[in-house]
Amino acid sequence: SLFTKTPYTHPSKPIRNKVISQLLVCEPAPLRATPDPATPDSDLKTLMTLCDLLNRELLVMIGWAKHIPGFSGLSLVDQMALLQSGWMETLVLNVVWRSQASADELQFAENLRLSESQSRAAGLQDLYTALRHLTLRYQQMSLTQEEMLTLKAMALANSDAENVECADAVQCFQDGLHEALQEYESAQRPAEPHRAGRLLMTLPLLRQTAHRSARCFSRIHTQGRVPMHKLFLEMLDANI
Ligand SMILES: CC(=O)c1ccc(Oc2ccc(O)c(C(C)(C)C)c2)cc1
Repeated sequence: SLFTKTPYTHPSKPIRNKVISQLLVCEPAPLRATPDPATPDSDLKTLMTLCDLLNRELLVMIGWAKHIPGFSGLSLVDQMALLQSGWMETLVLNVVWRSQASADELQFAENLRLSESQSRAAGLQDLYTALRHLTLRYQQMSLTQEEMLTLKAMALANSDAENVECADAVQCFQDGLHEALQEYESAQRPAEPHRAGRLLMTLPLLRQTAHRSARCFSRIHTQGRVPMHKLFLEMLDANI
């Protein structure tokens, strides 16, 4: 069509990689936190604002996944299985990416940053520690946006869902993303032959960070102080 959406690429770095340029185009705009103006500021309000943000992120992520090259080719059962097992890792990468510019804060949204002390006050010290550890890992590697987008799609594709119907189709989906990462890294100058492998070797830490985050949510849910959205609880149960 006349109005094909071409991704914005920095003039010096033309993206020839079809998969990565598609991921750039379908990356959703970051969401803003929407604290309830009628509720007085408190640690509980912080938690409720974060819960609301997470719930909206979940809905946006489900729409985003459909645009990942290869995802829509999977059966609906397998699409749901990957989302139920990989959603947390995908959202963790979003927050870790937004926090790359910060030395000691977590940037959950452009208008919601938490320091270590604010995290602790809200009962999120474990979450803060886990997310900051992963953030530091990627800061040390100077992760690029293209690499983050590819890792996010890989986290979903490689989420080791138990009840996958067609393992071959999921493997093919994974291979397409792996190929895109290899192609992207091979095109970088100066060449870093180990970079693609180093990025894949951060995935175990991403998996661990997602599980630490889920444990934090379960503890808060058990305390019963924070109302949690139905979709979030369903997705959380799918992981626990
Ligand atoms: C239920 C509850 O207690 C809770 C606590 C913190 C929270 O903050 C978050 C907001 C967005 C978001 O994407 C993430 C992760 C990156 C950890 C998924 C956490 C969300 C829910």
